[in-house]
Amino acid sequence: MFPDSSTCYEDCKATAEWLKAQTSVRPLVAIVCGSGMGGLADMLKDQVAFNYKDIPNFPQSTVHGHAGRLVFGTLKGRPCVCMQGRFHLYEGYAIQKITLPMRIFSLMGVETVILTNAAGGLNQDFKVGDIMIIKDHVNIPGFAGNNPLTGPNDDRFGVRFPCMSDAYDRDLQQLALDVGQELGYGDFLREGVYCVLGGPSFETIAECRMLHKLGADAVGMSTVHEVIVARHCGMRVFALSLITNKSVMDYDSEEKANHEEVLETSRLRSSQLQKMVSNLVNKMEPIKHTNF
Ligand SMILES: O=P(O)(O)O[C@H]1O[C@H](CO)[C@@H](O)[C@H]1O
Ligand code: HPA
Repeated sequence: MFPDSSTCYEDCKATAEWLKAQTSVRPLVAIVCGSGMGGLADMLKDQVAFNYKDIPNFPQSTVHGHAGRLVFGTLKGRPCVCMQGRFHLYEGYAIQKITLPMRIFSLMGVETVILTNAAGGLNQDFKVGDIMIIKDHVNIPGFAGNNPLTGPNDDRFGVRFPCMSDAYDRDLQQLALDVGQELGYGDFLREGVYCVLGGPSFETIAECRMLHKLGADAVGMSTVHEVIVARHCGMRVFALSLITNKSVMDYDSEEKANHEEVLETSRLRSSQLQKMVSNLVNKMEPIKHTNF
């Protein structure tokens, strides 16, 4: 029913080992850049970068605004890896393939994943340019059985039935709100629920109205699959949406969603996004490990 590709532990391990042999950076934080947000990688110091095409087992970026480079370096002294380009269901990859980087990062020792995305604003109070801290998600492809954990469970990654009610780390959400306030971003800082669809067609008016009624504040075509796999591996997750366009909810509206507007809004907010992510990384507490 869906493209088939189980991600085998040995393949992920081989890629993690290959990357570890190419760079001495041992990232604790992974940052995934949303559409047009590749500039987040420019914040890293002492960069070592790889094109996806040169990394064993890695998919290729096919979408404008996703460069297709994995960048290692330090941010505020913390070792990080940044995905300059993510993978989406509509590119034709199996859902297990688009989330493969999460498993590779986990095997490399990453503890915290920061995901960013561009999204349409369903919440009528939201404006273009708002930054929404994601507190929860609605996984529409998951309702139809397209979940990245479908298939045999490998216990070396995580448990068969992972909990998702704590998917988005509450302390990091609060820290991001504090950081945003300190930076003077209060006027465009929001919290809300992100809904993922398969894309690539943008939503109809009826679909936007339905998603809003279902409790979603923003809609996009990414992130949730990565969050599920990252949580399955036990990594801590923080995610934000940049509201790049207002979802069309009204039959009298002349507005039409388009990727150019998405990329342009991302470009206009790139410096604030960079400041927010770098201050968050600077201030986040390392994960406390309990040794029994
Ligand atoms: O979620 P990111 O990767 O930011 O991209 C968003 O922007 C594209 C649509 O313009 C879609 O791919 C949507 O998911
Ligand atoms: N819908 C879906 N994905 C998106 C949108 C949208 O309006 N904007 C940016 N990514």
